[in-house]
Amino acid sequence: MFLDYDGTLTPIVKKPERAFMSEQTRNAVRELAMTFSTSIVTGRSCDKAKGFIQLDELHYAGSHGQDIQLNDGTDPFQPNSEYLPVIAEATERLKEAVREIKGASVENNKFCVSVHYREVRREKDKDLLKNIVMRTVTEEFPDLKVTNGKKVREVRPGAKFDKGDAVKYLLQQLTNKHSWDSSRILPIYIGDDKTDEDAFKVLSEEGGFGIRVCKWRKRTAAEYSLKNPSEVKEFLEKLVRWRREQDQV
Ligand SMILES: O=P(O)(O)OC[C@H]1O[C@H](O[C@H]2O[C@H](CO)[C@@H](O)[C@H](O)[C@H]2O)[C@H](O)[C@@H](O)[C@@H]1O
Repeated sequence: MFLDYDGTLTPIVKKPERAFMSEQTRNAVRELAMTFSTSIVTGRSCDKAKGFIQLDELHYAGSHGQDIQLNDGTDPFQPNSEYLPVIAEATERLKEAVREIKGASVENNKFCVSVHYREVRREKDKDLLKNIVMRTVTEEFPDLKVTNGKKVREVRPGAKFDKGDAVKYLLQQLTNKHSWDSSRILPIYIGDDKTDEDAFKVLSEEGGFGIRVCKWRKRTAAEYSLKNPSEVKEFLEKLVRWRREQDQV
């Protein structure tokens, strides 16, 4: 199982630092991880995701998959580690560049930077922020790129490594480690945002399926949908119940 965090396990809230997961969802994810191998694939840094989720049973792929930490304590896989200094520099530069925009905030996620505008009220300030981010990255940090999320601009390494690549890597590592028969694996990925689409595409190629969390129909590579994090929690609980019933047969 592969699970995104924000908007999937927790509802979207105004302040990123307050995206806490409910105790019920934590229990559901704990039970899930005891039943199926479970990984979190998130835009947050691994440290932040672990801080919110607080479950050691999980594997974590933070910073949009660029920091992969298995639950066995082996060294993390960080394919874009050479970008760390430039990301740190870009974080400081972007903080300075959007300082005057009321409601803007900049979040360092180790291998990427999120520039948030959810709390920016005026449309012209939102446009200003988007332009500043694009201009700063293009002119001052040509090795980085900008992608869009939910009321956020994500500044990431230019080299390609996305959530889809992270899912491929995790599937390969876990299959080898547990000597799984790959024809008997059914990978499932649940996510709510554009960056999750890279993972949905990989899931189809790998014989699994994606579930997009969205209130209304969206153009997506996912085969199925759930309406909100509360439906996600129910789905995870049902999956665990189903597996346990199968084991009793
Ligand atoms: O891959 P994810 O786990 O979905 O992370 C994507 C980004 O999520 C967070 O931002 C989003 O959620 C915030 C809290 O609900 C919300 O305030 C913000 O507007 C959303 O864009 C997180 O703060 C980012 O760093 C992640 O990249």
